[in-house]
Amino acid sequence: MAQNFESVEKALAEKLEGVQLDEVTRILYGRKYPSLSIPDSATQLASTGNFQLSAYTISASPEQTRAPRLVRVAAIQNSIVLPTTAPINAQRDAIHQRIGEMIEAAAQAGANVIGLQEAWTMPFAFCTRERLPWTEFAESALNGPTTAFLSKLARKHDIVIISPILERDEEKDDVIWNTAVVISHTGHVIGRSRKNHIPRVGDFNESSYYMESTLGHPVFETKYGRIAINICYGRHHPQNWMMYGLNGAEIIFNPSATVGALSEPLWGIEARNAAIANHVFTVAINRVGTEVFPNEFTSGNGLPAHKDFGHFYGSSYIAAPDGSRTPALSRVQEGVLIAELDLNLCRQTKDAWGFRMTNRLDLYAKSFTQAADPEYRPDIRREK
Ligand SMILES: NC(=O)NCCC(=O)O
Repeated sequence: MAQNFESVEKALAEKLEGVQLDEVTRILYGRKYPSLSIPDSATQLASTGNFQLSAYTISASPEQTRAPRLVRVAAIQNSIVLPTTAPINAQRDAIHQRIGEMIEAAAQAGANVIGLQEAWTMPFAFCTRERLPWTEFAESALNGPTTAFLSKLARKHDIVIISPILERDEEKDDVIWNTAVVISHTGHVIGRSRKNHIPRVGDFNESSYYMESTLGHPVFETKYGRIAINICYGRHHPQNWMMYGLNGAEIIFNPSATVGALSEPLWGIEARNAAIANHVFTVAINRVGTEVFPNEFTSGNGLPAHKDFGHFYGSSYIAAPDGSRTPALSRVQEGVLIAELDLNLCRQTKDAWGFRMTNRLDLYAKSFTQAADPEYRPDIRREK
């Protein structure tokens, strides 16, 4: 895997032009979104901060009885700033400062809702299976330093922020969770959603640290629309997306941490398919860069012990209910991706395709109940 390969979109644009490029783009990405005009001040911040800033408009058809419901969503993908050997507070503070700059650029570009990547305040250290010092990154969702930091920015810029952190539930047994905190434009915490599906694959040894959520599929009513969060590995589970959709989500964020060797060919498919199947917008956000840890760890595959997790390939993107999607952010650089969505597209696509109407929930409710019984055997008919 080439770690300096920038993006599929750049490779296509370098080799194709004119009608060929337009047709390949249409077939692979759906309709081409116009760029969204953003103030020079935002572009300037991206340039001095050395991060990518891309912005698109995802329109819906005009309606006679409803005004457009325009929301600017921003996805931020970042790298860790200090080496993983630096003191924990210094590592977290440096990432705070970096994300502060990126949020400032997103806010100047008019973002209303900002989504950050999974466990954004820390290296993805779960590969190591070591507890200290990594568990020291866990903090209270309600009054930890990260929520305090973001609450101020949310209030200042009138924005909603989705903040996926390693949570320490200090009010309940000190248990650790993988949590997304939803911070309102007022600066208050509206609530939290936790990771429903915990991976047991490759170096994703997260099950050594936290368990599956018991909170179900909460949807958060915000000033800018109804929002849900399907954390990382949950994107492989169509029912997880579906339940957020059934609970009324219009935008589902998928904060992730995933590496090229494991999941890159799946990445562009899963959140996009979820947008199509559930008539929602999806925002897939992956961290970027290679993180190196002080001690070697093994992967249970016979290969030599190693100190890094592999390359986190970024490539964050936004998909719309009609199946179109934005180009991805870079595979190698930090970035802010902004899209102005017209949420009316959710209902318009619902009416056009009718997947909600035709989803046969009653049929599957019965089938799932049966299939969930350990005594159930697959219904395979054979020639006698
Ligand atoms: N963070 C996380 O759940 N990663 C698992 C690997 C994947 O789902 O691609």
